[in-house]
Amino acid sequence: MQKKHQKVQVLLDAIPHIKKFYGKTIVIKYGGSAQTSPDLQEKFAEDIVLLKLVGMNPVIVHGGGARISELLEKLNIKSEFIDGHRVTSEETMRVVEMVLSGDINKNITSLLNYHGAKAIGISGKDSSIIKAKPKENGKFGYTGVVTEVNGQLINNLVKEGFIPVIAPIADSATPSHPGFNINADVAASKVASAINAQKVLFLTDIKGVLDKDGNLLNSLDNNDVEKYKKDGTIAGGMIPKVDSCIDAIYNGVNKAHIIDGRVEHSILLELFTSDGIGTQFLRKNGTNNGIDIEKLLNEI
Ligand SMILES: Nc1ncnc2c1ncn2[C@@H]1O[C@H](COP(=O)(O)OP(=O)(O)O)[C@@H](O)[C@H]1O
Ligand SMILES: CC(=O)N[C@@H](CCC(=O)OP(=O)(O)O)C(=O)O
Repeated sequence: MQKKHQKVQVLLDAIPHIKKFYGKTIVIKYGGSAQTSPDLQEKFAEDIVLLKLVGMNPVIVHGGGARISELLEKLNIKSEFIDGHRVTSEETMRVVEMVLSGDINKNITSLLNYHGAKAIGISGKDSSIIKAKPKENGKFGYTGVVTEVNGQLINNLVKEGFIPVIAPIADSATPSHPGFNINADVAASKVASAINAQKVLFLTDIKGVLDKDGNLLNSLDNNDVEKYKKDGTIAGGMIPKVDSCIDAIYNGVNKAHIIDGRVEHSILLELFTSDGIGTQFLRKNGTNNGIDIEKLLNEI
């Protein structure tokens, strides 16, 4: 009897959170490092289907960097990264597209469908949903910067009840061009801004952003991010992630969080519990008479 009451209590506790996010769009960046085991993948799919069933609109943007590097190594092609962004030669681009748009995108899509969703797997090339141009005048090869996202098309899919699953490959709008490789964090942030998502969640393989002593930093603003990047606390693959969080919250997204994708049901823990988990990103404090208005607004 006690156990049954506990179960009911869990559902009751979730009501305010469900109300808050009902009808809202949540972009989830599903990093390669959070896709490691079949068990975790199942839990991820269950979370996404639950969000949809309680009236939220999840949109998935996935990564797969580790799988790309693994295949490149087998093919004896060197992986090179600058500040967390891959440098993409033409042959690397072909591998990137094969792994992201082919393998990973279709696996996530069919897993979600197996769990009862209406998921649709696409890449930024489909109907040119994501357009890009070369990053830093071609210094990164076929790695691109996003110039445009067709938010209306994504919203139309959502309105039709679909869960879009988007691979971070962009169209170049040039015939016989292989397209652009976009860091998945950047793609998630740009998609979230284009559809004015309520939240963007980045699932990764660490608790959140850590300080030099390995302690979790619960919340960061843009000044903190700049300071920690400068002193080397934030490095490698965490750089595009924090930059993408800041970019999102200054461009139409209410909140951004980096959470631990290794924790089972981390999405539900973040959305349906009062404390949340991981690192949240806040717009720079607009303090007034000691009252932090921006912070209060961010907490709503
Ligand atoms: N300050 C930091 N806090 C947490 N992780 C950091 C930090 N600086 C660098 N990292 C690294 O960033 C990694 C996450 O980036 P990445 O491997 O690209 O993940 P994903 O595949 O999810 O995009 C962490 O596993 C960690 O090694
Ligand atoms: C330009 C760039 O860095 N592209 C990434 C795209 C995949 C990705 O970002 O995957 P994760 O989210 O798992 O790291 C790459 O080629 O690895």
